[in-house]
Amino acid sequence: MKRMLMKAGPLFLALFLLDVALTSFLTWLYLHFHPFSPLSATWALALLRLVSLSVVAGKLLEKMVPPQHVFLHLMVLTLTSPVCDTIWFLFLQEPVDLHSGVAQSLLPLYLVCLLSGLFWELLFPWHPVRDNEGARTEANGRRKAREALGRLWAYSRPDKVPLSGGFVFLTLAVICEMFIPYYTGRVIDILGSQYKETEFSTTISLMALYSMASSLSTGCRGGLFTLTIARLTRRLRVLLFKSVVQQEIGFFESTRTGEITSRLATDTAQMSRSIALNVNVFVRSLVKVIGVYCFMLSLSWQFTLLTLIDPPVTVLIQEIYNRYYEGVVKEVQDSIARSNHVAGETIHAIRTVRSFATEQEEAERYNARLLETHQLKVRRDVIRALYVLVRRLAELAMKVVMLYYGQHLIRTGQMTIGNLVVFIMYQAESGRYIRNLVYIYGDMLHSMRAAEKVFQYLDRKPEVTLEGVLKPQSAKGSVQFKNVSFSYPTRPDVPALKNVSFELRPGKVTALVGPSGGGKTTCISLLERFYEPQEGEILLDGRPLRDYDHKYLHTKVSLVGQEPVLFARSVTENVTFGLQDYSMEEVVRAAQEAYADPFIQQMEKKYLTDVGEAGGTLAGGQKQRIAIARALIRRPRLLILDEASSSLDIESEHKIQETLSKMQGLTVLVVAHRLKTVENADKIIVIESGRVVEQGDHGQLMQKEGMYHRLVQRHFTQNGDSE
Ligand SMILES: Nc1ncnc2c1ncn2[C@@H]1O[C@H](COP(=O)(O)OP(=O)(O)OP(=O)(O)O)[C@@H](O)[C@H]1O
Repeated sequence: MKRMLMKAGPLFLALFLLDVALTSFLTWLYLHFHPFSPLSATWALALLRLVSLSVVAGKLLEKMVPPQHVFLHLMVLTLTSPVCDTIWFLFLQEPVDLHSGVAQSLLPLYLVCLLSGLFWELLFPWHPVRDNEGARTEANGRRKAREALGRLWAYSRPDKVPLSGGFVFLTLAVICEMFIPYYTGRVIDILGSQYKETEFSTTISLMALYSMASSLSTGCRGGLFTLTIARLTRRLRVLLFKSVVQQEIGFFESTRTGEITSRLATDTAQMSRSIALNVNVFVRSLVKVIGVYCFMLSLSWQFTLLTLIDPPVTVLIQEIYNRYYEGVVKEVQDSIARSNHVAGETIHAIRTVRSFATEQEEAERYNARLLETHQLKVRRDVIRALYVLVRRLAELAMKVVMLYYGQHLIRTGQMTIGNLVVFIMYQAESGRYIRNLVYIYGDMLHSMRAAEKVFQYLDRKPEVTLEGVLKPQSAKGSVQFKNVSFSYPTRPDVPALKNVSFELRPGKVTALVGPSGGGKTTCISLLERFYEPQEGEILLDGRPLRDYDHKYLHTKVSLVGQEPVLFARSVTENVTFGLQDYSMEEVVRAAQEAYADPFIQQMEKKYLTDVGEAGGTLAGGQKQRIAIARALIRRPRLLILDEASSSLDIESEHKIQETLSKMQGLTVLVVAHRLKTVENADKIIVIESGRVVEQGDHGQLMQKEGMYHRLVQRHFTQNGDSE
């Protein structure tokens, strides 16, 4: 502030002296020549001062105060006097007196402006460069919000009938509502003057009629808008969900689940609400403000002019409040999300928490988050309370001014008591609706930001497309990796596979082995088309994988992953996951092949037993067997087993291997740490640090005494006699 005073003080003083000189000179000119009436002269003087001071002050204070603030202050400095003179002249018929001492009366005005300028600088320091950037971002945001609103209208098109109906009822309700204060005033006047029975009953009947029509229309409007919101939300959610599940796996790795679900649940609801609710409140408030001012003008134009002081004050208070309130509300929401995240994380990892006995620490962590939320909520409530206080004080001040002027009009016979009551009622309403207009504009922009986020997901084109169409009658199951290089989207600089080439021959079992982190699972992810290699190609029966139809490919190529994921559904539903046509015989046969039938038969409801959340009621080996059955029921040509037997006992593994070896022409790709499984494979491919380092059968690779030989040696040393 000191810096500001040092810099702006002398310039402000210079401006004041210039204004005093200018005002004295112009007043002297007027008093000598009297070219027009005193009222016109005070306006001419004010406008001349405004123009000349704007030019000078604009240059002097360019880099210190925002230009709009300079102009606002100059308007106060120059126009206060003519506005007051005009009000006194129009309403109280007091003559305007332009005298030579006008220039001296500028000092208090300048002091007020200086103090208010310092106050604003203290609260919201201004930085010219940042402000320009901020304004550009803001303008950009507004443009985007308008575009989003246009798109949202397009999505609402299927609901145009209920939506238009809603707007018709909305307009009807508002118009009818506006007549109610008018008839209230009429009743007061009838009761206050000579009472006429018929006039009184007509007025009361009309008032009742308008009230009923307004209530009925309000009900219909609410119903139609709620219906539209519900339908639009559902439509948007389905579209968004469809788009999200089409995205490549890399998208889910770089985007948090919470973010996706929040867009699905919160943002879609908020954006559909914005169309029906915000536009509804916006239109209602706009019609109301226009209507109310028409009524007020018809009652007394002077009084209406007086009430025009209110809108700028209301808008200013509301704007300041919105800015602070929105910011803190967002902080509260983020803080609640963080608290929920802490609680969710702890509950999700309850076994780890229990085994490390960190219950108390977790509770404290949660408490710290809740405390932060609480403090933010207190801040939010204080802002709200201050706003209500200031708003009420402004309303009170306005009422006092109106009553003061109203009694003057009543005493001079220019207005009836009823009309004054009507006026005060309309004025209160106009304030409420102006506030709504300002609030809704902000809220609409805010909702459109939610819409923008949703549109981002809706418009996102998956990097791995699912547009292949190839569906040959029969597939042989031969696979070729040709010079494949790949790095994960989350770590683009670290290659996971480097120039990898190998072949899986139809009907043969191939094993991928190698040290941990070598790239085995990555090969499988590429075969499943979770990712697209950056270089090279993967061919199935001589055609690139991306040419195949998505559903077809995943029927012919079946994967049993390291940690099979089951759904909280019945055994049958888990086995037949994604299949439309199947018979119970097929389900049982697949379960038998996967050696799952014996334990399923022991369960209370057999194939109808619910396996619980993520298959939680089953043992690891049982889950793996159901997952193998899920792969086998599709009769695939290529079966990928990624550590799929890691939780199986020797007997189950043996039985499954036996079944697989009986399946004619089935190509099998196994990733296994148990070298017994690998030993019998027709071909073994050794991958280390993303490169194929050896290929051949067990005997050949043992003879070579290379990487595979070392792995086998290490394995037997570690496991002793157990294998
Ligand atoms: N989703 C991922 N995002 C980024 N990097 C990954 C991802 N998955 C694996 N990697 C990295 O890619 C490399 C190869 O990993 P990969 O899982 O293919 O090895 P692996 O041979 O299957 O290992 P393991 O036998 O332990 O399962 C490793 O360096 C690993 O850190």
